[in-house]
Amino acid sequence: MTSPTRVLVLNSGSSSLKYQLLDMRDSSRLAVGLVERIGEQTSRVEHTRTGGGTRERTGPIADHDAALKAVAEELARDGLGLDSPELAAIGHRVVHGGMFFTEPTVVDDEVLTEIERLIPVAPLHNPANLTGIRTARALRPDLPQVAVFDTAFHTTMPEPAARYAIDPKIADRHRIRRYGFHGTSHAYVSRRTARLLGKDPSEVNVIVLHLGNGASASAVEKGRCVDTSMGLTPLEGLVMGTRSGDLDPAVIFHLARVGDMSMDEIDTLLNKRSGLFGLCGDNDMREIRRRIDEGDEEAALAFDIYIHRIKKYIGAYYAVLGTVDAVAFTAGVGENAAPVREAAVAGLEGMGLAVDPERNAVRGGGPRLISPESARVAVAVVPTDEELEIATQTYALVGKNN
Ligand SMILES: Nc1ncnc2c1ncn2[C@@H]1O[C@H](COP(=O)(O)OP(=O)(O)O)[C@@H](O)[C@H]1O
Ligand SMILES: CC(=O)OP(=O)(O)O
Ligand SMILES: [Mg+2]
Repeated sequence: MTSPTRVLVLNSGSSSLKYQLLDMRDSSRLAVGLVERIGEQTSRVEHTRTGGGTRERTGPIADHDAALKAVAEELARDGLGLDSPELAAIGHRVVHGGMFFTEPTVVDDEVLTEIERLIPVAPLHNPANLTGIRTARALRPDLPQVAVFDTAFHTTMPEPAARYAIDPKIADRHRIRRYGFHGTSHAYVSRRTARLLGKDPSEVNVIVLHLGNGASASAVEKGRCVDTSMGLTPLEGLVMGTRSGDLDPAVIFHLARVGDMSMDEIDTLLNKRSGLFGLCGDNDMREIRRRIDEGDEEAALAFDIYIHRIKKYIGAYYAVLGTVDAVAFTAGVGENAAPVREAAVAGLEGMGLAVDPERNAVRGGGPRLISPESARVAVAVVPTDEELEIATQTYALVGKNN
């Protein structure tokens, strides 16, 4: 029999499970889908068989275990079930890999224990990732399960960027340092940006702005990450959909002492009820733009705070890199929200950065330049593809072990 060539990729978020089944002979997608609002009464499964239409169903799905079983059922209905002998491996996005995991890793009991140990520093993400792996393993115990870590790409960060200015003995005891996240996306997008410029990744410096629901920036020097905006947890850095990003740590003491809030309440406030949502009640950039167009001042201020933070990080990473060849926008907001790109770069002409309005207005499509022809620094929209990157790394690892 020929070797199996398919990889199922699972990306478990705190309340969602996104998946793709790829054939690695040509990296084509056989099926894609998502389960959203897991744990609520109104969970929804959307499943698309490439070339075969989309099915949708709603109804309560209690947890990530039930979600993955629903996905397995949908795949089976299309003759693509997890029992298929053509499946080579399952690749899992794991958000926190600490300093332990610098590479994609075949999951065994020890790996699971380590991912579990990191739950306190990724409470929204690692538990869902673990459930995904455990359920997938139970469904296909014979199949390699590969963990691809969000933190891996950032393990090249030099110590001055990775360390907080606190007592190193305390930091080391509690493994407190800046890990960074969305690494699979930053790696893919920085490489793809180099290609767009007709260069090898080792020849260019790129600032990547991953602006999704979670958001982070990174400084990539000649293909290696030298700084990124998320830290110990995915809370630091940019303003996000529901997360505050950077703030004075004393805000937390103040809320505890003066605001009479518990640690759990503050955690929930900063992770789930802050960012764009906390500022204006909406975390979807489409809705925020619609409100701004109607003259809503609260939404306009939220937008301006969001942009101000991005601008600060562009400046910071320009200084970290010294010379910059490209700034790349990616993820849901970065790929789709032209006003965000325009505003983030506005006024930075002195740094060689500008956006051409006509190019910026183009919707959809692949990687593209949005800076004017004469610009010193390229500004680009480069759609991320975390699933393809996870599948590629998974398949490469499994192929090597076979
Ligand atoms: N057409 C659009 N215009 C503006 N913003 C968009 C558009 N489509 C998606 N978004 C934004 O992208 C966000 C989702 O980004 P995504 O990268 O898919 O996030 P995640 O992977 O964290 O779920 C949405 O919350 C919304 O703010
Ligand atoms: C790490 C992180 O923030 O991930 P997401 O954007 O998927 O929430
Ligand atoms: Mg994402």
